[in-house]
This record gives sequence, structure tokens and C-alpha cells, in this order.
Amino acid sequence: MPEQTPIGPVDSSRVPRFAGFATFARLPRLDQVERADVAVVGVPFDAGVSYRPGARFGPSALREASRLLRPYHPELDVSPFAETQVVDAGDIALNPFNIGEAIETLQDEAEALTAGGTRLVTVGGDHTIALPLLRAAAKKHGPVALLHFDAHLDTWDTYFGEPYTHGTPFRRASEEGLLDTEALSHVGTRGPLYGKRDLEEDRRLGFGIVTSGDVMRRGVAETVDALRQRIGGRPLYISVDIDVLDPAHAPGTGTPEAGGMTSRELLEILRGLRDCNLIGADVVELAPAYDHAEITAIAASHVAYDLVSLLSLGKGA
Ligand SMILES: N=C(N)NCCCC(=O)O
Ligand SMILES: [Zn+2]
Ligand SMILES: [Zn+2]
Repeated sequence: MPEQTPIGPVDSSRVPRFAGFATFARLPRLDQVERADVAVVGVPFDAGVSYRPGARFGPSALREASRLLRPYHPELDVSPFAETQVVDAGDIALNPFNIGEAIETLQDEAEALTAGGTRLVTVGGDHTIALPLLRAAAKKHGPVALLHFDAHLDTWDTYFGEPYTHGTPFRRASEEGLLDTEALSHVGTRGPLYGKRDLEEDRRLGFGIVTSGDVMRRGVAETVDALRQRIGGRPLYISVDIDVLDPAHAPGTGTPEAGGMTSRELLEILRGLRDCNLIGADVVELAPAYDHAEITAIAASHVAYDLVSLLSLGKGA
């Protein structure tokens, strides 16, 4: 089949950015193209949160904030929407009253979306959704390397006796053998824990930790070097909890912690991963009700744009 020129975003020099429906970056919908290399898909689900709810409104807030994105990424020197067919695949509808069912539905839908080789940037939704996304990814690629940007470990065991919550996805993923235990890193971790045991158990699962303070002390370049060494050429999944950013950079989230990274640091670290074998990614925990002037939604939309750009660079993966 001859390669077709990708259908790009609505031309902002002809139709003002503030007009029309908000798909991600004003890209076409999945049903408007023959096939997609990369799809941005929303998962409006927040039944797994332990504190402030509202991440169910994350996907629509991120789409609104993404109206201003432009087609060329200068730091990565890529025009992701011209070099690959990127689409907005809409939202995956999950049962908000049954987490078990929601997780199964999301896994099925993610498998269906990726069956033809489409790679996903999933927009949450709370962090619970990373588990079914990792299940789908591991089914396709085997155990994956994981780069987890978050203030929190999210390797806790249960909350109120429940195993599927936004604080537990990576413990479950580890137990299920979805992760390559040689290549697991949390980045941006900070804030009070329940006890020292949290760290011990996390280490036992194989995670390395680059704290928010480490990023500040070592700087971006050294941080990127260490992460790249750990990841190598393994299939890599990146999960970005927007609360990895300081509340000054991301007030619109459910479990904010002081002392976080800047959006500049996060974006620069992501750009340092351009040679990695990225197979999928998510951006979660954007809760717009606590946002101001779209600060968090704008940051999250830029993170999503960088993830799409990285996937576009790794065309053949
Ligand atoms: N995944 C996020 N954002 N937060 C997890 C925090 C779990 C807790 O309340 O201890
Ligand atoms: Zn978090
Ligand atoms: Zn999280």
C-alpha cells in the first residue's frame, strides 16, 4: 500500500484556534483517517482516587489547552503530524461505578486500538488506568521498561483493602510480570510516606528512584544519562503523573505535593529520551477543577505533545 500523506491539524492561519471542536492539537479524529501511527486517547475515569476527585475531566481540559500547539517541535527537530499520522481517538467510556470492570474494558479497548500498530498517548484519568494500559503493552511487547514521573511511588499494596486504586498500579503491574525489573525508574518522587517500608518494598520490586531533589542537584543532563543507561534499547513505556510537577506548575491535580520539578525540567528530560524505544505513554491526574488559568492543562498538553513527538521520531518501533 502506498504511503499516504498524513492528514494534519486544522490550519490555524485559516480557522482561528479558538473556533471549532477541540480534538487534541486540532488533529483529525480516528474515524477520519485510514490508519493511525499515533493516537491520543482520553480516559475520563477517576474512581480510583484517594483524595481530591476530578481527573475524569482531564481529557477535555487537555484537549482545550492543546488548541495552541504548533506543528513543528524545534528541540526535537520533528514535525510529528507531518511525518506520522497522528489522530485523536476520542474517549474510552468506562464504568465509573465498577473499577474492576473499568480496568478490563480499558485493557480490551487499548488492545483493539493498538492491534494494527498504532501507538497510544493516553490522557487520564487517574493513575489507576496505567495498569490496564501496561497489561495491553506487555501483551504486545513482553515485559516493558517503565519510566514513571510522579511525586508518588504508586507501588502501595491496597487502600481500604482495595487492590485497584491510583496508588497501586505499579505494584499490581510488577506482580503480574508486566515490567522488566532491570529497567524501572521513578522520577520526581517526593513528599511524606506512610513509613520507611514503602521505600523498601518499592526497591524490592526493582525500582530505582530519582527524587525531585536529585533532579535539582544533578541537573537534567546527568539525570537523562542515568535513565538512558538503565533503559537501553528495551521497549519503554512512559507514565507521567502531572503531580510530578510542583504545585506552582500543576495546581490542578488531586494529590499535590510541595517541592516538585518545573515543567521545563520535565520537558527537557523527555527530550533527552529521543533515542529510546518508546512504545506507549500516558499523562494522568490532571484535575481541572483545581487548576488556575489552565496552568496544569497547558503543561499536560505540552507533555502530551512531546510524547507524541517522541513516538513520531521512533516511527518504526
Ligand atoms: N497517583 C497519585 N496521584 N497519587 C497517589 C497517592 C496515594 C495516596 O493517597 O497515598
Ligand atoms: Zn502522583
Ligand atoms: Zn501517580
